Amino acid sequence: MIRVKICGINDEPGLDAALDGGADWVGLVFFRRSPRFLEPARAALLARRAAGRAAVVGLMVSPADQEIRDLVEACPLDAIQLYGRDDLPSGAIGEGRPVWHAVPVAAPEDLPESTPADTLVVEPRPARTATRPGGNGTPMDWSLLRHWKAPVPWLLAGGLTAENVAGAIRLSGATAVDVSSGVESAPGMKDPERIHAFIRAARAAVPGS
Ligand SMILES: O=C(O)c1ccccc1N[C@@H]1O[C@H](COP(=O)(O)O)[C@@H](O)[C@H]1O
Repeated sequence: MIRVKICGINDEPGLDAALDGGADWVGLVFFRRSPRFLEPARAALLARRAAGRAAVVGLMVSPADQEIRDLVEACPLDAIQLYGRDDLPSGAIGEGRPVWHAVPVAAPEDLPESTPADTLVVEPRPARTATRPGGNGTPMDWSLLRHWKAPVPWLLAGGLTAENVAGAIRLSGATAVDVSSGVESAPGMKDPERIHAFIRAARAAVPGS
């Protein structure tokens, strides 16, 4: 069974494509320097539209605890996906919501054996010149993950597309995948056709999904 997250949703057509396609999670980005950035009030409209159909994950980069509290008050989120925050404390930081931690990976040593997070999002380590820690559309060496004993459930992210997701699943052993750039026609422009194609390809990679 493959689970799918469509991240960086920022309009209704993209959201509806993810929901109609049967995505398990949709992601909303609260990082100002991202082309997918949403103000919390706008995000709340999308989150309410998704309610009961897919879980909504809010993505933040190095937020202070108070920023997380403010966001979950303004926008109904089911989980928080954090970048940075290597001081991640156990429990409470997500105001009761599951915390997903993004792990940048360039070598097998980067794969954690333990974590206080509820879920890990495994992504390629961004280039030094990257302007954001994720959402860059670059893939990693998926075979690095093949023998990893993950301490909690995890998603594979980074540079996935409808064309490469089956191979990524096969090589990495992932049971959940996360995509943003690969279902866009331009940075920040979600493409409903590509969203449908991605979900179909991910599900087809594992019979019965
Ligand atoms: O999407 C962004 O702009 C973003 C900004 C800051 C941190 C992470 C971001 N995106 C997440 O990165 C992964 C992989 O994305 P991609 O498929 O390579 O574009 C995914 O979780 C995105 O939501």
